[in-house]
Parts: sequence; structure tokens; C-alpha cells
Amino acid sequence: MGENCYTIVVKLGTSSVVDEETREPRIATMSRIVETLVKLRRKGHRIVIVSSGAIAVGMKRVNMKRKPKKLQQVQALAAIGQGRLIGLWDDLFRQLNQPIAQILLTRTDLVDYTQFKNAENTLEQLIKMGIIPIVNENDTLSIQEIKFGDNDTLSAITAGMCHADYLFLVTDVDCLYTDNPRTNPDAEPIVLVRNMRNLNVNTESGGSAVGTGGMTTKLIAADLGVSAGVTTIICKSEHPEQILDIVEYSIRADRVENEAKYLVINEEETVEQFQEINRSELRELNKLDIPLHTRFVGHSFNAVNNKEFWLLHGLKANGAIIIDPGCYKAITRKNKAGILPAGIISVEGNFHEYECVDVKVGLRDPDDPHSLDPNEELYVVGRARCNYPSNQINKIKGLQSSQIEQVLGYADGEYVVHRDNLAFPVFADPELLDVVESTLSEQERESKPNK
Ligand SMILES: Nc1ncnc2c1ncn2[C@@H]1O[C@H](COP(=O)(O)OP(=O)(O)O)[C@@H](O)[C@H]1O
Ligand SMILES: N[C@@H](CCC(=O)OP(=O)(O)O)C(=O)O
Repeated sequence: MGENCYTIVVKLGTSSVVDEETREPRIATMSRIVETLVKLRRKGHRIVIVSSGAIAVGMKRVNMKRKPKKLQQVQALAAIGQGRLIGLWDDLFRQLNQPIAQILLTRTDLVDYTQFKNAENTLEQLIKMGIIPIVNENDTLSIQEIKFGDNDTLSAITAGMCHADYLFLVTDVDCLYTDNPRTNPDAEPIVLVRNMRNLNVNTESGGSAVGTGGMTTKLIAADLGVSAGVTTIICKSEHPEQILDIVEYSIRADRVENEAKYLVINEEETVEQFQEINRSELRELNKLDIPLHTRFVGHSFNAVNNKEFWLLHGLKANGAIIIDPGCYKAITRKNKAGILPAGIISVEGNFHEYECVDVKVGLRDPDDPHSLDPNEELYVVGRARCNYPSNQINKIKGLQSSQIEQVLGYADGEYVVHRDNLAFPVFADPELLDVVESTLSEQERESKPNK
């Protein structure tokens, strides 16, 4: 593969595949998507599709007007629709001699790291063979507790898994706006996001009649993609051929930004700076006649590794351990430490050893340092797999590691979480960083004897 060939994941929402009113498949749009993606393939890019639409296609097939509430009915509709959906894609790609493959995933397929790697290897093999894999959630077998829930998240996980360079979230609006453009005519486009933490938009008002998560899940997906080093782009499905221009523009723009190294990722932009960057990017798009889209810049030089990505996004958390600011500082420094019992203040939920849990930062109660201060906010900072189950962690929290054996009757290592089983997103909450710094400097002041 040439130097300028990239792996591009294209997520097509239900609204791109099915007409919102008639619920008929949007054959013309799908055909133009196929033409566009085959052109990208012929330029040497590697393409993966994540296609929604199984449930909507199934509904049309059995003439159902409203999405049913019962899970079994939705599962049945997905079974009816998925076959037709993949058949439709195959019919269209066949016209241009492009072979495709179907991959249906559930979260349980990813809970074990070996299984995660297995899915990753299959995707890689298909891509190597020049096939376009078409991924969807296996809705027929997914139940609520184990669902990805929306294909935006699934597409970001897929992008991370196949080490994609670009993730396109193709939808029925041109880009992310400051507010829902369907309901607020004054909503302004946001075209460039370098640091997700600087984003301040309203996505609460939902999405199209056929879509699942609206803009909210697209932002979650963008956050996830960016943390895995994938530049994520929101664009409109109405003129899919525009993807060609956007791909070329993004490749050029990303290269310039990376070369200029002005991506200081943890630096907060002021609201004014963010607006100015967006105005200037919008002028550039207009000048070059590039279609409107939002580009969330991926941070490949700082991306989480494969195992961290799996911990953060392949698994569901079954509880939480709450650590103090000193422990947070130790586990996030460059040469990160593991979590010792001494840094744990509290445990939430019941979990077995090696189950995935959230890591939260809280403050100790000033009147009882062994307990959590219930009046202070908790910050979710990452994910972990613990060496001990929740009931045992409850017994050893706050103690020295040398006391573990005496209290439990055995010791499975000095750490509750080994550093290899810890993962953090790329961006830390700036408010949390302030809390950590001020707590630690206060502790330092208190520990110094008065002169
Ligand atoms: N801030 C916002 N910017 C853009 N679109 C928004 C925003 N808030 C909500 N939306 C809605 O999100 C919709 C796209 O999401 P969705 O319907 O789930 O699409 P898809 O089926 O492509 O996943 C848009 O039609 C728009 O109405
Ligand atoms: N897996 C489901 C789609 C779920 C989903 O995320 O839909 P959308 O928000 O339209 O991308 C299906 O194929 O119907």
C-alpha cells in the first residue's frame, strides 16, 4: 500500500439507508455511496462500512409503522431486515465488481481480549484481501445489558480495532451545530474540533425519526475515535460523492497540523479561540469549495494502545473503585504506577476479580479519612481490571500492601490493579485536574511543620 493510502471506516446511519417518511431503502443514495467507496478503494484506500438499517428495513418488510417496544419483536425485525440489507449492499457493490463481507458483532464477542483480537484479525484479513467488510450490531442476539446500543459507538470501536486513520459518521445533517439545526435556525456549524473538552454544544433534542442516538452518540463516538488516534468526521449522506473531496482535504489538513505540531492536546482553548479557529476553518472550506463537515482531529501520537482501547471500550463496567487524588496522580504520571490498596477510599457494586470496573476519583472525608466525602463530586477517570473481587477490596482498602495477607489470608500481588490493567482516555477533565492539584498542595502544606 502506498504512503497516501489510508484505512477509512464509513458509518451510515439508518437515516442514510432508509427514507424517514416512506421507510423505503434510499437506493439512489446507497448507489452513490457505493460508487464513492469503490473510487476510494481504487485509489488504494482500505474501506470498512458500518451500516445501520436492519430494523428499519425489517419493519418495512412486514409493514410495521412504529418500532415495537418489546425486545423480542425488535430482535425478530433485525433478523428479517439484516439479510435484505446486506443483500442490497451486495447487489450494488457487485455492479462494480467489489466483493463485500458481513460482520455482525455483539459486545460479548469482545469481552475477552483474545476474542477482541480474533475479531480484529478477521477484519484485518478481509481488508488485506481487498474486501469491504460491512459491520452491524447483531441485534437479533443482543439484549439490553450487552448492547453497544447504537452504531455510532460500534463504528468507533470498529475504527479502533482496525487501526483506522479516518472515521466518517455519515448522517442527515452536514455537520455538528451549536444546537439542533432542525429546531433552532440560529444554530451555527462547528467545523474543527482539536480538543473534545473544549466543545460546548446542545445535542439533547434527539435525532431523526429513524435514527437511534442523534448527535449525542456521534460525539461519544468522536471522543472514542479521537482517543484511538482516528480523525473523526461528521458529514451529510445526501451527496455522498462529497466524501471524496473531504477525504483529500482532511488528509492534507491533518498532515499540516501534525507537521506544525500545534496540537497541544491538553491545552484549553478559550471560547474566543475556539470560535476564531472555527471561523477561519470555515473560510478555508468556502475558499476551497470543500463541503461543510465537522472534523475532530485524531491524536495519533498520543493514542491509547490496543489493550487500553479494549479495556476502555470493549468491555462494560460492573462496578467502580474510588481512589484518592494522590493515587490518581501516581497512576497517570509518565511512568504510571498500579493501584495500591492504600489509595482506595471506597468500592461500588459487586464484582469478581478481573471484571472490568470504572475508576473514579473522590475526596476523603475530612472527619473520617477512611471514608469517602459524600459532599464532593466523583470523577470517572478510566477503567481497570482488579486482582481482587469487590468484597475483598472492601476489606483491604486504605491498608498497606504488606497487610493484605494478614487480612485476607492470601495475597494476589501488592497491587489491587496492575498498571497493565489500567486505561485512561486521552483527555482528562480540566476541572478534575484542578481538584487534584489543589488537594495535593493543601496536603503538602499541612504536612510541613510550621516554621
Ligand atoms: N447539535 C446538533 N447538531 C447537529 N445535529 C443535531 C444536533 N442535536 C441534535 N441533532 C440531530 O441529530 C440528527 C442525526 O442523528 P440520527 O438521527 O441519530 O442520525 P443517524 O441515523 O444518521 O445516526 C440530526 O438529524 C439532528 O436533528
Ligand atoms: N443496528 C441497528 C441500528 C442502530 C443504530 O445505531 O442506528 P443509527 O442511529 O441510525 O445509526 C439496525 O441495523 O437497525
